[in-house]
Amino acid sequence: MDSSRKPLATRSNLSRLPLPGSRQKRARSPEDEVPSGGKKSRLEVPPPNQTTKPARSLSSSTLTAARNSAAARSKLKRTESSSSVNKRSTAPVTSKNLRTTEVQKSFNFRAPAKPQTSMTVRPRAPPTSAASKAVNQSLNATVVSTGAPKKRPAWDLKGRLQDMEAHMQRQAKDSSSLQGQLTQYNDRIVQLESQNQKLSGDVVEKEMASETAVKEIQELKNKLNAAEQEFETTKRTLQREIDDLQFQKSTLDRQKITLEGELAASMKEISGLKATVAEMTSAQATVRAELETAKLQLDAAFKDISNLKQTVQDRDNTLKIRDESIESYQEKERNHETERRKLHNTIQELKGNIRVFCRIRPLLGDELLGNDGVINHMNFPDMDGKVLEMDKLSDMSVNESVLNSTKGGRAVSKYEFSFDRVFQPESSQADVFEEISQLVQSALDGYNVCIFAYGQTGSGKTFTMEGSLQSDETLGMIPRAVRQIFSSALHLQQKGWKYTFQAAMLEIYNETIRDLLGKGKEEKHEIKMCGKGDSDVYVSGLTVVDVTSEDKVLNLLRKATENRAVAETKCNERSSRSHSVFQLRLTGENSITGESCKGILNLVDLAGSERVKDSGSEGQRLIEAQNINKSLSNLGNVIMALGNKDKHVPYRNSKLTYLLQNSLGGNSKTLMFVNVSPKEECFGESLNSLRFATKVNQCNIGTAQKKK
Ligand SMILES: Nc1ncnc2c1ncn2[C@@H]1O[C@H](COP(=O)(O)OP(=O)(O)OP(=O)(O)O)[C@@H](O)[C@H]1O
Repeated sequence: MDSSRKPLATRSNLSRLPLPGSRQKRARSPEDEVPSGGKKSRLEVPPPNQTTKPARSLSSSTLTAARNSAAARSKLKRTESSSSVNKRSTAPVTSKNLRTTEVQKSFNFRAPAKPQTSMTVRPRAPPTSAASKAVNQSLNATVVSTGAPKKRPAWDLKGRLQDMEAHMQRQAKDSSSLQGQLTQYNDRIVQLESQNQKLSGDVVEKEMASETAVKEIQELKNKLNAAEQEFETTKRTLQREIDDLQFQKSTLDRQKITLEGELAASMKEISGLKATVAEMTSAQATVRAELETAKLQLDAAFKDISNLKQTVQDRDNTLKIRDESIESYQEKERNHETERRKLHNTIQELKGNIRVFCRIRPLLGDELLGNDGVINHMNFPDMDGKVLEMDKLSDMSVNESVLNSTKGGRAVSKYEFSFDRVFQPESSQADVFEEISQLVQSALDGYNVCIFAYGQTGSGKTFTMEGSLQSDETLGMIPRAVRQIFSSALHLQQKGWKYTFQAAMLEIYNETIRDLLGKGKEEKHEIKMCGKGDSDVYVSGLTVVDVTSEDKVLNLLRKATENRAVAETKCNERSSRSHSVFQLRLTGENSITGESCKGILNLVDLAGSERVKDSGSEGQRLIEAQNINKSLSNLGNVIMALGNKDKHVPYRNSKLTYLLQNSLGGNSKTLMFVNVSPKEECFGESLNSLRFATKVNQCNIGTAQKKK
């Protein structure tokens, strides 16, 4: 048997037929269905028991088969149409294909004879026409396929009929066989239709799913488009952001470089700071330790403070007791002060109410050239500084008590004068003031004090009384007295004393009073008496200034000096020709003791005492001389009268004594400086001054009375 032949389909073979959708496509290739013209194809030969049937039995069975085949085909057609949806599917074998294959297989006529022989069949037309057509084809096929019997001649009708009957018989046999197969096919078709329906449902579902999927795809496409647009937008945005970021990056890179530089510097600084911090930490630790120590000390101090508080309390009590004691002592001191004043006054009385100090000025300038700057005619023999010895060569006509001696072979006349104090040329202003300070103090105690300087011109009166205001050392008695008064007044405040001071300055020139603190306006001033029993003296129209400090008084002194200088330009040597008087009135009250006092301090720079020869003087100089002589001699007369206890004291004979009447006499304390020039040629004038001073010094002008 030829291996290329295949048996007809059996049930088992059918079951192996490819199902719709199976990939056994080759079973229905066009080559199988429609053999190409001229080509030979192998014909499937049925098994030997089914091979041939006589052509006579063809009629009914073949028709039935044909009908069934047609029904199957129409059914298949429907199935095809219902399955057309699957046409797009490429892989599975369709039912039409299946049917065609099956029908073709069913209706293929096979050569009954010599089945083992391979036959070449001509191509057949598809089984789509009627049964007759099929018969014809079958016949043709038989004729062709049998091949073996040669074509009977046309005349051999009998033979041909026999062939046909034989063929029909075979066909009948085949028909019954086909009937069974057809049933199987129908079952199979039903089964397939069922599957087809199921598949159709699946297809519908899948179509729906597909539509849904399409919709979803469309939606997804839309979304995709939207997403793409969004993506584009986002991309552009991101691109811009990237650009921005790149710009920022480049900026940041630059900043980074800068910052790295700064960082390096900062690191350096930080390292420095770290070192500093380390130092400070160390210092802090030290400070902490110190604080701890301090805290301990503080605690100890608090304890001490509490102890001290107790101590303070105790001391407060003690102080209270002491305060009481102090109050008591102060009371005693006040009493002592009062007592001191009494004693002071007593001492002053014992010393004499009028005292005389002699002061010799040093040689100055050219005066130092002669005698090598040595004062030969003056000696200071005693240790107490109270005696002045004047030496006069014998050829000089002096009639005073003379201690005869010789000096350089020449007879020397010695004149000795004793005073309360003799100040040698080298004595300072401070030395002099020390001796008069007690007297100045008396003014604060309520006494009238009069200190005047007497002497010839150029002997040092102004220097002694005013001094030079340029330096502290050269300050004279007036500024020093003022300083002491203000200082003492301040000190006495603690003892309840409160003082007020009034200052005035005037000059008496040619018996005319001139206000040295005035505004320069010439005004006539008269000396008048006032107060209880006309006990007080005052000058009409005189400028009186309330002074509260030393400086203010010094300013007044400067002003007075200026006023004198202006006047001096009008009259040469006027200062030498006039008496100048500085007057300070002191008023004190003690709020504790109720005491009060009033004192006047008169500091007088007298006119030059040199005697002008009446015969040689004339005019203004004569008038000056006469007035000076008059006032100075009247001063001497007053002092003498006081000393003689005369009932009448000629105060009013001169302006000077009239002005000083309350400061000369029983109610006052008087001190006279007799200033002496060291010049030898002034010997005579010096003697006159010393004689006048001696007279004054010998006077006892009575007991000073404290003014109340
Ligand atoms: N103790 C002294 N030390 C130094 N210089 C003195 C002293 N005394 C006086 N003088 C100086 O001698 C000169 C004359 O003195 P001052 O003017 O005081 O004399 P005076 O007696 O006031 O004369 P006048 O009557 O003309 O005013 C001045 O230059 C003065 O400075």
